[in-house]
Amino acid sequence: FSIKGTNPGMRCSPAASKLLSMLKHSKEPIAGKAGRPARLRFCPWSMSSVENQAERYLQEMNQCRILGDRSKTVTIFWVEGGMPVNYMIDKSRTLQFQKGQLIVCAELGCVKDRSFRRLIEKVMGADLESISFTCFGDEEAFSEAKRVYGFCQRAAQGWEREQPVDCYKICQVSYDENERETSKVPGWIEKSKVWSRLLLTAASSPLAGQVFPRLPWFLSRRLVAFLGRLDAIDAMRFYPERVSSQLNPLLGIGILPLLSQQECQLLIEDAEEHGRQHGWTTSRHKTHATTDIPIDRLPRGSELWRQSIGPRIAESIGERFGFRAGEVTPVDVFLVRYTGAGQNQLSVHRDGALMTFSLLLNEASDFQGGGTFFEEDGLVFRHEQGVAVLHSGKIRHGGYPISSGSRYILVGFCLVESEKLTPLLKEWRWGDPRWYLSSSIVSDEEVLNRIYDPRRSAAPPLAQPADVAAGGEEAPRAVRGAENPKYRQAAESIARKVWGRPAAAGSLEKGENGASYEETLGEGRTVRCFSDSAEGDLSCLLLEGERTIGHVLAKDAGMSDEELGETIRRLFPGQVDKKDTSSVRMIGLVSIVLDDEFRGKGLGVELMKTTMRFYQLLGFDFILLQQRDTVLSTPLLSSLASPSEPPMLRRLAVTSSEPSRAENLRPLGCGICQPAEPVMPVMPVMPVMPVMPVMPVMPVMPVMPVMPVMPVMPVMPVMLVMPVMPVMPVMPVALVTVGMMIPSMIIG
Ligand SMILES: O=C(O)CCC(=O)C(=O)O
Ligand SMILES: [Fe+2]
Repeated sequence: FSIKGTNPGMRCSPAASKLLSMLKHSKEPIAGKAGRPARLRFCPWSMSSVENQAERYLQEMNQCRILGDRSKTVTIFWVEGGMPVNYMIDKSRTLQFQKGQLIVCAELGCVKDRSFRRLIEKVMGADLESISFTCFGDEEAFSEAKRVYGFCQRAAQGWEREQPVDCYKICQVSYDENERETSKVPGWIEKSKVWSRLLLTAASSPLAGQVFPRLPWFLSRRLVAFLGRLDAIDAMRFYPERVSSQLNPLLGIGILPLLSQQECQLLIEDAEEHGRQHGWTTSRHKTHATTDIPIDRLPRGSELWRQSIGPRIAESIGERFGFRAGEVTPVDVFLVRYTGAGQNQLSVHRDGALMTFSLLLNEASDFQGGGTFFEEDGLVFRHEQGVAVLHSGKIRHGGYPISSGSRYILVGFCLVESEKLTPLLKEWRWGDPRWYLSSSIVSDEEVLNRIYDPRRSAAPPLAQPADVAAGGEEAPRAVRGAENPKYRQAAESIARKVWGRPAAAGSLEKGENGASYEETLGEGRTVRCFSDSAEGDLSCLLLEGERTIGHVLAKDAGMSDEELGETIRRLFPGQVDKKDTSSVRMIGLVSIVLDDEFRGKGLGVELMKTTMRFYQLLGFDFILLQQRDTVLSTPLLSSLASPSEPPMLRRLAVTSSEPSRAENLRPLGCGICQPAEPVMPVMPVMPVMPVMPVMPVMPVMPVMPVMPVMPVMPVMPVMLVMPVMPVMPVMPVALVTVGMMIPSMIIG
């Protein structure tokens, strides 16, 4: 697995040549202890945590076979081609090292990427004694590696240096669908680009800290990264950042309980049956391929998808991330199987499509490890069976390795057509900057803030109830994107349906279309609640006079009684009798929004409390609050849970973005319903995109937006259950999901 370099005389930029020469002549202690793989020890920061992580990771990767000649390899740096830098560095630390060779690490999926091949071609020009190609993975990965290895050899033979120009002649090889070589065309590559890109990726190597030996290691390292980043930003052709991250819902992650156990089971059985007859596909995606079966090949599964899952997913993604109905189109939906013995993980990546869902189909106890890993948050979402994680595919994520058992998920990539998205998005999906888009060189924020801009669309016109009653035109009103006018419009339209029947304050009025309820809060404010009996939707409007100043919208999640019964039993184990759940209804509370000027006045809590009372009057006694907004949680939940208040709900489950909130509520009598394992990130975050707080030596600094990465609001689902407080003996049961949609929503 070793190829000799062919052009030892090649020149490169001074920084790159320094780096490479150091790599070749490193005097760093690289000897390994007997019986254990050696690790490079020139990484002065948090090395022990790296080691611990690496150790654990390797244990989890117990199926991973390291192919190639380990005794002769040295890991120098990872050349990235839309690939998971962090994972690979982690893995490569556990190999044995020797100086003088360049190793290019690849793993299943990555090696098929043509841009990776091109990078290898570039790397082949380096002034190196040899290049090793090491493959991590199973049989399939090995055969891929062999193909690429063959490719490398050919590329090496085809590589020439053209003097004295600033370009290198390379051999561009084209491939057909089956990765067979179809043509070989000599091409040219700019020397500067090669090296800056190499530098860019080299920055993730601790060795980059020694490229400028007169500088402290951390400055040297940052300088290397900085130089590389200059090129990356330039090559990305990104627009300037469009939007503040606070307003960008695409940076959030949504959780959606969606399928019953039976539906999940049906999908798995269908897939296994199909797999037995026709096999599982393993290379449908050019990079980061999963072991999967497209949903349309499953007879029962495709029916279920068409009838119920598809529309519900598309609608939920639209609602959760602020797109209109019909703007979200799932284009590639497939059932994925991870097994301890086969493909057991999916390395970190960005998907091609803008939006992605991944829905767990089997029980979480069927496998060890696993989950959807979000790199910047450093969190692994280990959700329940039937629950989907909704997120932008442009948030770097991966399938956390499982160490045993099987993990089945339904994954779907969705395209979105919306005026809120840059017209360049299509090009980004298919075009040249893909390499950068997929790498961690640019942060999730940097990518998404350029893709999405809520200001691109005018807010849909909102009707004030008075206008409608008077038969007037709906008056357009300027509403900030974060207020998600769509939900208000939906909430108001439910209200309008039932509007003719205003309830006497404090009492529930039932009518043909639904029920209504009203509470007066004082200072000319009321909360009016409506339920639409035909659609099963609920809305609560906080009004000042006739003006809507806040709202809650709850939607029926469309589960059958039986399915919801199952879900409730799962969420509240041992608390619900089978026959209790015959009239269970599922409500998804999708939005709680207060207008800006009314925030911080306790009105959010009032709105929520009235909403809860409304549910109670309607006969619901189970509520699941999926609370992502940390600002709201404590005051609201304390007041809902307070023993001094009349019991509002028999059972309340809460997911909070902060585990400490669970602790706050413990004294109030909440018990843990569904403890979500706090999970360590796969890797400590290797600052591939370096934070450069102190770089006085660099005059260009202010130009580059190299900023500390603003953490995406972490979501650590912690669920609490209120103690059972019987209000009425026989009650229908409702599960209310509160998804805080907009990061800037602040209530109470
Ligand atoms: O395993 C997971 O949860 C992630 C799957 C994924 O990211 C993909 O298939 O693109
Ligand atoms: Fe993905």
